[in-house]
Amino acid sequence: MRVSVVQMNPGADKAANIAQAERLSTAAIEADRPDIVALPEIWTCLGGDRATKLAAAELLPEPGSNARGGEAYEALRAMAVANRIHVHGGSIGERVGDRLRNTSLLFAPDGREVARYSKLHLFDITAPDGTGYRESSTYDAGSAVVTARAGDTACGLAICYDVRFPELFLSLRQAGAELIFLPAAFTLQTGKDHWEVLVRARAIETQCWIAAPATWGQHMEPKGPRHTFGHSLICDPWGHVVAKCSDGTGWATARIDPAITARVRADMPVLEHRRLPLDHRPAAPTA
Ligand SMILES: O=C(O)CNC(=O)[C@H](CS)NC(=O)CCC(=O)C(=O)O
Repeated sequence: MRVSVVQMNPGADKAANIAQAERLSTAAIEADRPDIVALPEIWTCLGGDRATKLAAAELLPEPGSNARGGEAYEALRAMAVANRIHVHGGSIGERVGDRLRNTSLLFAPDGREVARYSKLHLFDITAPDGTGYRESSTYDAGSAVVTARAGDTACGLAICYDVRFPELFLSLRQAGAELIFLPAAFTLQTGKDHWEVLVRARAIETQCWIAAPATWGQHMEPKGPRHTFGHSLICDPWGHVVAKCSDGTGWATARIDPAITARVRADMPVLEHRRLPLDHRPAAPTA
């Protein structure tokens, strides 16, 4: 199975972002014939003020209802059907009342939505250059760990800042995941030091493939430009980077080979070697 990760430079104009996603995905599909195309985090609207983000967000159809969704939802579904491939739609703003969730969607080649995951860990931090981020002022966190099947491949879902929480990735592996999607809009400041190290670490310790499509470049925000790191990549279960995007928009493709997954897991059975439960809390040292 072949997976393409698409690297985008979205702005605040949702229609232009959808056109960009369609153009880059079509180019990737024509060049590399992937079975799955994956987009970055919040590719529908990066930058812009809160009202713009709210306006770009979409009400999602009831799961399993087959009702029509918003423009981005239907564009992703159409991309899957037209090309008879799976489409992992990175993430989009999901409207829930006057709040948002940062939500991933996976579509099957027949256009059925087969997975929906809302980002668990919200980016409320101060970057090394002093820039503050407060994702929780706009978004609510999800509450569920999500896996789904894409053809023969068991997939796990995570988003961006989630990459810093290994217990999520371990629970995806324990639920059977072989390939984990990690759409991102990593900041330039944190990305240059942490992005590739974190993605490779999660691949190595879970022995999963990780497909990590990211936004790249400058995005205009009300307080000034924001830069995201790009470097979209695909890791194999040994932690090798097997495909990677350069600067600019584009895509990268890799073949997901289940024989590699099986060999890595058989030769180094770390899951069987685990001694501590995921929620292990040791006692503090006493004097
Ligand atoms: O806010 C939006 O519209 C789209 N969402 C994002 O850009 C999110 C939340 S601000 N970005 C991250 O999680 C970056 C994580 C990161 O860079 C790190 O972990 O170092």
